Amino acid sequence: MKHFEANFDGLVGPTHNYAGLSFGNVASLSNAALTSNPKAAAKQGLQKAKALADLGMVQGVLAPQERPDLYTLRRIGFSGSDAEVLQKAAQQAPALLNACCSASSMWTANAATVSPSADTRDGKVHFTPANLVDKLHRSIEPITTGNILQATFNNDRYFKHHQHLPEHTSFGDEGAANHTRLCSEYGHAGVELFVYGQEATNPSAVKPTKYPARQTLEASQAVARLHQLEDESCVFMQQNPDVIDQGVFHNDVISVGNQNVLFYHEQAFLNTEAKFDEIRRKMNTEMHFVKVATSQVSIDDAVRSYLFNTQIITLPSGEMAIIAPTNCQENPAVFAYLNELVTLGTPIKQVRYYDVKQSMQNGGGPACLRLRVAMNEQEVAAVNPNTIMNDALFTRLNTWVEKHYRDQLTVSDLADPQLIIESRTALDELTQILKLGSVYQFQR
Ligand SMILES: N=C(N)NCCC[C@H](NC(=O)CCC(=O)O)C(=O)O
Repeated sequence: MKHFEANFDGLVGPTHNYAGLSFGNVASLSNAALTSNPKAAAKQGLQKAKALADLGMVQGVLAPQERPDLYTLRRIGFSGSDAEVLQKAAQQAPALLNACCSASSMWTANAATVSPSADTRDGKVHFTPANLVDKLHRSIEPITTGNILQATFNNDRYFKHHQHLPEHTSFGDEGAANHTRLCSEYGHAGVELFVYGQEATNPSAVKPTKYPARQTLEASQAVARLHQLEDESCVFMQQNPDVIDQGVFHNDVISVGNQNVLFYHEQAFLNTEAKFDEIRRKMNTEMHFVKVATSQVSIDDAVRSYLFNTQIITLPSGEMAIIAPTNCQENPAVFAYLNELVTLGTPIKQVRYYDVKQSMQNGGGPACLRLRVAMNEQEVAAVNPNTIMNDALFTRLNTWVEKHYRDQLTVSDLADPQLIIESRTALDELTQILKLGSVYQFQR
């Protein structure tokens, strides 16, 4: 049977804005208060997704979330009509209003952790939405994320959906951003590499001192248990706390894997050699560890350019390509490195650049914008077909964006009562386009 690695990209929501909400994420903080362009952001994302579909990849889309999140604002005591809730929150607690308006669900690498059927004991594809407890604005995502995943992968015979982990920092979980599956072929059993930032229940374990470690070992282990993975097919590896303190807030900002390739910065991990030996032992195929040295690319350049937040994909020809943000072309050290990389005799033979700057300015590169789901052809056929990218869906979604999205949004616009009306109108229409049913609270 054929097998694929599908990418499901998050559609950028109508409230995409720069409010500087993510402490530890350098781009989010340094671009706080810029004026955003939600329409351009959504179109950039669609272009990237369509480009991958045109390369012959299985490409889907995941719906964004309803924002402003008036349910959370009401839950914390703001009352009255929608307009009154927004106005009171803007006056009394603007930071909380901002947290309820982020379009952060676009970064679907943080939507969930996914284990393909080849790895799981019951032979189903398992999904656990990430609880994202480290950031207030992201902690309000998992319930709706679960609804959207269930409406997209809506067949119990092939797909198993779990509840997100308990909402406590001991179980801080950021989903696939800290999870890489290594394998020979997508349909063969692989090794699932879980990268965590700290051990929550071991007070003497090393951890970052400046910025938070968003993923805990305890969360990664819980996901591996839920997904019915064998110990022999899991590796748990700690991220280097020093690089978290330099702005590497997720592992996918410092390493990325595909099949038997792990592309990583030499400072990415702790205990690197011993852990790589464990990976080699657990894999039944040769591994290519493609190391980037600090002398080639500094951590600062990696964080600015998102060299490692690239997607490595296997094209239908069997060749691997890197999908990079145009920011990598603009950074001389990184551009020189990528030009050299394709000549080094590794499986990576091409680099393709896409402009996703609207997302990059909030710290989200090409790899943040997608959730990987490896599936065989029966499983692909069981996915909600209306979410799969093709010429017709691309045209329809661009028209939908053109109709509903603003081309400018500032933080002071977030209290505009018209914005929630626009957002709900857009999302209601989107659920009809993607045939998702009622996934949003305002539809229930
Ligand atoms: N690396 C991966 N997989 N994802 C990137 C997520 C970026 C996101 N930015 C934000 O949430 C910024 C929102 C704002 O500031 O308004 C975050 O920090 O969680």
